[in-house]
Amino acid sequence: MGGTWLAIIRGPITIWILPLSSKTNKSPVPAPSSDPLLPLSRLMTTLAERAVTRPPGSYTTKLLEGGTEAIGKKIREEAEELIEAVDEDGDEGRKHAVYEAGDLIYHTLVMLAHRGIHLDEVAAELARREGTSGLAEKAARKKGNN
Ligand SMILES: N=c1c2ncn([C@@H]3O[C@H](COP(=O)(O)OP(=O)(O)OP(=O)(O)O)[C@@H](O)[C@H]3O)c2ncn1[C@@H]1O[C@H](COP(=O)(O)O)[C@@H](O)[C@H]1O
Repeated sequence: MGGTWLAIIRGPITIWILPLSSKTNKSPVPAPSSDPLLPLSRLMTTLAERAVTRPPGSYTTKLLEGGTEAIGKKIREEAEELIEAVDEDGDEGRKHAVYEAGDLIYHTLVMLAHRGIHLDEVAAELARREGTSGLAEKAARKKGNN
C-alpha cells in the first residue's frame, strides 16, 4: 500500500482509512466504470479528508471554517436555486436543474463532513426506510405518540 494514508476512527465502530490526496481532488481510488453513483462516494471521501486536513485554497475548507451557519446558508441558497430551476422549460431548463442539484448535493455533503457523518451512514438510513411508505411511517409515528 503506497503513499500516505489517514485513519479516522469515530464512535465504536466506524473506521475510515483514506489515502491522503489533499493537493488534488483526483480520486484516491480509481472508479470502476460500472457504478454511475461512484463520483458521489469519491466526493464524500474528498470532503471527509478536507474536514481533517483543511488545505488552504480550498472552497470546502472555507465553508468548513464557517461552520454550520456558513454551510447552512449555502444549502438554503442552493435549495432555492434548485426549486426555481426545476420549473424552467426545455432541455436547457432541465440541465440547469441538474446543475443546481449538483450544487445542493455538494453543499449537503460538506455539511455531513462538517458533522463527521459519511454518506454510507445516510445510505444505510435510507436502506432501513426502503419499502416503507412515508405515509405509513408517519401514521405509525402518530400512533406511537398517543
Ligand atoms: N462539487 C463541488 C462543487 N460544487 C459546487 N461547488 C462550488 O460551490 C459554489 C456554489 O456557489 P454559488 O453557485 O453560489 O457560486 P458563488 O456565487 O461563486 O458562491 P459564493 O461565493 O456566494 O459562496 C461555487 O463556488 C462552486 O464552485 C463546488 N466546489 C467543489 N466541489 C468538489 O469538491 C472538491 C474539492 O473542492 P475544494 O475543497 O474547493 O478543493 C472539488 O474538486 C469538487 O470535486
